[in-house]
Amino acid sequence: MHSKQPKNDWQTAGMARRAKGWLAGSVTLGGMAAVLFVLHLTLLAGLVDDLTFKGASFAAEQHTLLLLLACLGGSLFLQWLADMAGTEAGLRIAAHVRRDALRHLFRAGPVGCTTLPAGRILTTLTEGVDALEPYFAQYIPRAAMMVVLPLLILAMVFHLDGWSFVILACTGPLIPVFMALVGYSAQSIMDRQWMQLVVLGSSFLDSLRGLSTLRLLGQTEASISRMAAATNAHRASTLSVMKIAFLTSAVLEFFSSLSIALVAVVFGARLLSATVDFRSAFLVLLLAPEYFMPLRAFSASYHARQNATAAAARLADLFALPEMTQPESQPRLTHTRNHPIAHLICSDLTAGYPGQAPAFQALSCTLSRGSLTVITGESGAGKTTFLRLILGFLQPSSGQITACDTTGAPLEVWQSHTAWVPQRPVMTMGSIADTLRLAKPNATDAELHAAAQQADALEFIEALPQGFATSVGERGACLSGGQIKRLALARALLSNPDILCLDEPTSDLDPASALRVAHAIRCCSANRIVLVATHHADMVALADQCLHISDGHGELFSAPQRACA
Ligand SMILES: Nc1ncnc2c1ncn2[C@@H]1O[C@H](COP(=O)(O)OP(=O)(O)OP(=O)(O)O)[C@@H](O)[C@H]1O
Repeated sequence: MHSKQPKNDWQTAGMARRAKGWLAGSVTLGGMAAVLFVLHLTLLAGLVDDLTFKGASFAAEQHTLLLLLACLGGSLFLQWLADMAGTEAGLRIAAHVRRDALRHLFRAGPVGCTTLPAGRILTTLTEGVDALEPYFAQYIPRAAMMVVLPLLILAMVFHLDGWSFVILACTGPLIPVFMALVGYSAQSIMDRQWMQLVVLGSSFLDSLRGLSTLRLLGQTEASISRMAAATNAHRASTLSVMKIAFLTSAVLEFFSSLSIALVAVVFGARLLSATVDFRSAFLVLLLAPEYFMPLRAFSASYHARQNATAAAARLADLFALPEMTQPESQPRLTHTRNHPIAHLICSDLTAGYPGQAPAFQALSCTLSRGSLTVITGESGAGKTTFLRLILGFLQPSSGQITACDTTGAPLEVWQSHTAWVPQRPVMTMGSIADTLRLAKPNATDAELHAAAQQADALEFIEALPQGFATSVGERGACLSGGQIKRLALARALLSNPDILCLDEPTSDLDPASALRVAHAIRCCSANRIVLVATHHADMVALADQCLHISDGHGELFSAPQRACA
């Protein structure tokens, strides 16, 4: 029950490996663009010198001019390609990380995911992954360019003039040193800003989910005040980050302007005393701002590195969620329907949650096709935990579950033939048909009708103004509790599962609706194994057998009315 990814794979270096070709392309193209740019400056210095001081005619310099324009055009074009490759790398890495994170969340399943707040998972997958994009698209190529271009220019200046070389070589390294110092102190502010963003996201999510509860409890004003406080805290820390960013660029501007001015003054004095030629002086003055340009660009994207580091730490938390489900979910309904699941044999099952005593121990029972089994027990006895084992959302700490087909042969792949109706079924935005087709995307209209009929949902669906095309609203807002439960049952039945698990399908329903749902469940247990966790007496009365869980032990009774009522 651990992540298969190496631990450092969710550090930025590990992620970079996923688009290393594009990153290498961006850096190489950027380097070539820099070389062409320096070449164009060299040609420009020579051209101006020849035309101004050497008396050369414009016609004689035509070739140099064309070459200069070609170098400039080539440099701009290569830089554009480098930016495109960097952006592609950033987008690809973000897409890879988002996909892998979702896969990991599916492997962690509903049980593993409960250890991280939903708002935090959401913020990590949205803002967190978005923060990776500028890091790979801008920061990495600029960091590489910060080494390549200044070294190239330094080598040229060394060749042209010793004094200028000394000035640039002394002031240049001050910038990365200063950046490292600023970065060190800024990281804690960035972390704080990230945490405040998570708090803000979680508060929004909680308020939206609990809108009616907050209103009923008269807490709307208090909730608005809490949101305002969280927004203010986030605003204040964002401003602190901005202050650091402005301070950094101001200091960089100061250092670079100072050293360019120094170079200019030194050259000016030596030009006056005729101890240096114009071509070299002009070229060094053209090169000096370019020497600082990559350092400035690097500093402008430095906050991208800090954002990405903070996001990588949050992603590492997400990837550290324990894997509770089967390593790979099997494709649904792949085995031949000639031999459906006939028996589910649970032998000595012990299960629970990390850091807690087992919910139950050594639970054994056999569940057969065509039977409706209710799981009863006090609240917290372990009914849902048992269903989670059957569904593969949780692995038993000992014991095993074996599925056999009608010939008595054990089946390797069987959990993909299960369907589940949770305590609070989730309806997605879209029509009733859309939400039903989640279970079987290519289901025909006739299949939708049949499933709805089986779940006793057809009557109310057809009574709606637009029938199956009616929009259910987010989380089934336009439907009653009983209608949502029957729709969720219809959705589960659409995939024609061999095993159907239902968790409290009649809870929160009025007696008439609860009875209708219970009868619908009874009717669909004819050719499958149906398991229902319930406290509802009518549901128990309709069952063939009852698995009663109490004090960590489970016992199967075949006369539910007497044993469990
Ligand atoms: N995700 C979880 N993480 C940690 N502990 C959990 C988790 N889910 C349930 N538990 C604990 O496991 C025990 C069994 O819970 P379970 O949900 O299986 O009970 P239940 O019989 O279905 O209860 P109810 O009838 O109230 O739904 C309880 O003590 C519960 O607190």
